Amino acid sequence: MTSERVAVESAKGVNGLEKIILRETRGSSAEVYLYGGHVTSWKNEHGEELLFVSSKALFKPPKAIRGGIPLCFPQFSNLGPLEQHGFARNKFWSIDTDPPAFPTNSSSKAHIDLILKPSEEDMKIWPHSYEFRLRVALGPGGDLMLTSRIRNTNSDGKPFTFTFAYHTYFSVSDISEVRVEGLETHDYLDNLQNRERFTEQGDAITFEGEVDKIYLCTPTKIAIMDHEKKRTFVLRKDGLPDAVVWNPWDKKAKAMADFGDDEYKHVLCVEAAAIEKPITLKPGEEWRGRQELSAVPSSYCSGQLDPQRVLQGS
Ligand SMILES: O=P(O)(O)OC[C@H]1O[C@H](O)[C@H](O)[C@@H](O)[C@@H]1O
Repeated sequence: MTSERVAVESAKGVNGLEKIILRETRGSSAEVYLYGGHVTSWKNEHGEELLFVSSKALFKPPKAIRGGIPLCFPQFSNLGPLEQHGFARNKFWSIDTDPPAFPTNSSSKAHIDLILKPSEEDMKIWPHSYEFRLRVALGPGGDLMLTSRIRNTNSDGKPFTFTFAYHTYFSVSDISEVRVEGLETHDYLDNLQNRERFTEQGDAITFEGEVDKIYLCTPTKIAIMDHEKKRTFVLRKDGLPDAVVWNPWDKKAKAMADFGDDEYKHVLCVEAAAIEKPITLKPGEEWRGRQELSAVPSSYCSGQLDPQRVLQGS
């Protein structure tokens, strides 16, 4: 059947890197590069791009792709001895042709299973054996669902510990028109102030300058409201208590070679994460972390949208 044939397609992406294209029958789509297991595109049924990828993104190993959804594993940021954000985002992943059964009975045909296992070289850097399985799926309404399953396959009986984030770059019309709901009153570690702990005040988060915060013990649902676009992103998460909010603003943007000087105006990173309490797995144990994104039209300016309903509704 035609719809089945086009639901999942393999293609060459930028610089000949292999990518998988997912398409839902109503027109939404997503793209995943095997390099990094990295989602680089998520479009709604009107073909509008919902993720930000820098016009200066390199698509050249070993640099991670600037934008989309990099996977931070086994280390978030520089919180440990490994390279910034760990190595999963700059490894070549494989297609997992025979993934173990998924408990979530998703009816979507538009999904792909990827797997990352360490090479002998990798084990010199992080001496652990693991299987990292990633499922990327598009729901019938265009929702983008990412499920990570990480298993300790060490044969030496040793546990391992990691931190993790889905480093999602949302495309926004104008950062100064964006507000984030669901994180207010929560504690955060401010990466711009030696990771000192503060409590967020106020109704919602708005943006007037650089921000780099790790919100702790956050709710399972966060809303990112783009007033100008009249669009609300809803991020739902499971197994990921923390949420990073990052925008480099003008000075840091200029300092990044793979990021346009003015692009900070059109992006906001909100990252479902497990950072404050690292995950420890014994051999044979598996951890699961899930992030589900949807984009819904909103008319916040005309008062039609009740943010509480967005956050509390199903
Ligand atoms: O430049 P990258 O290594 O991709 O990191 C980009 C950003 O990622 C996270 O959001 C961190 O909290 C930031 O401190 C960091 O600058």
